[in-house]
Amino acid sequence: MSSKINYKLREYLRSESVVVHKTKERFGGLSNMAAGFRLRINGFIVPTSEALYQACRFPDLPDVQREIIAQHSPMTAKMKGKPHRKDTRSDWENVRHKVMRWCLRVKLAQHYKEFGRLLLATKEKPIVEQSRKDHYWGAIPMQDGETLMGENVLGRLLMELREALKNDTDEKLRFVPPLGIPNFTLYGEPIEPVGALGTCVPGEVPAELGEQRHLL
Ligand SMILES: Nc1nc(O)c(N)c(N[C@@H]2O[C@H](COP(=O)(O)O)[C@@H](O)[C@H]2O)n1
Repeated sequence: MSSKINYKLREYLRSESVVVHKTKERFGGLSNMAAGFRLRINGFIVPTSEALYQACRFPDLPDVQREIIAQHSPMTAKMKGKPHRKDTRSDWENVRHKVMRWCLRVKLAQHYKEFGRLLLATKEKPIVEQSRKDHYWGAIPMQDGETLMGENVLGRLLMELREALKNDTDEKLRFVPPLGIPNFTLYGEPIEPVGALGTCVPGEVPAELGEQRHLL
């Protein structure tokens, strides 16, 4: 996928696709709503890729970012941003797919084996995020029960990442450079390059950051 997104509705056949719907299902880990894929950005633990994505809406509201990232439930993290949506970064419509691509890359870099295995297990199949009403990120089931229709941007970003992973013999995807967009910040600081998750030992947490960190 180029850095520009091709906005058009696509049709997918359920029987030929990997449909990501419930997080407890076999491919549920591909969803941003899946638990078990904690991330670390600038030294701060972010419980889910959903929380990371939602926090990126609000670079100018570090307290809202903190509230979003404090939620262990990805759905609650999404909801915490809702009352502040009028203060979403002004270029969000143009950058949100790039932010999502970056979030997925971070998830892979920091869960290279587990998330990578899941991605590769989809083989050559279309990956489709099933949604009830969001035909931008996902695709909506039609009445025939077999067809899903939507732009499926999330599914397409996952397929793009899967193809990159197939060629990642030197494991370059374990590293993610910062996204080249203005004001790409967390808690007022520029987001730094991302590498492996590592572990965060309570005794090693600088005191001034301790309150905001969720420890692994
Ligand atoms: N409301 C809701 N319920 C679900 O079960 C979902 N999977 C999603 N979709 C996810 O929401 C994120 C996009 O959020 P915005 O609508 O752009 O704020 C993205 O991670 C979708 O996968 N939403």
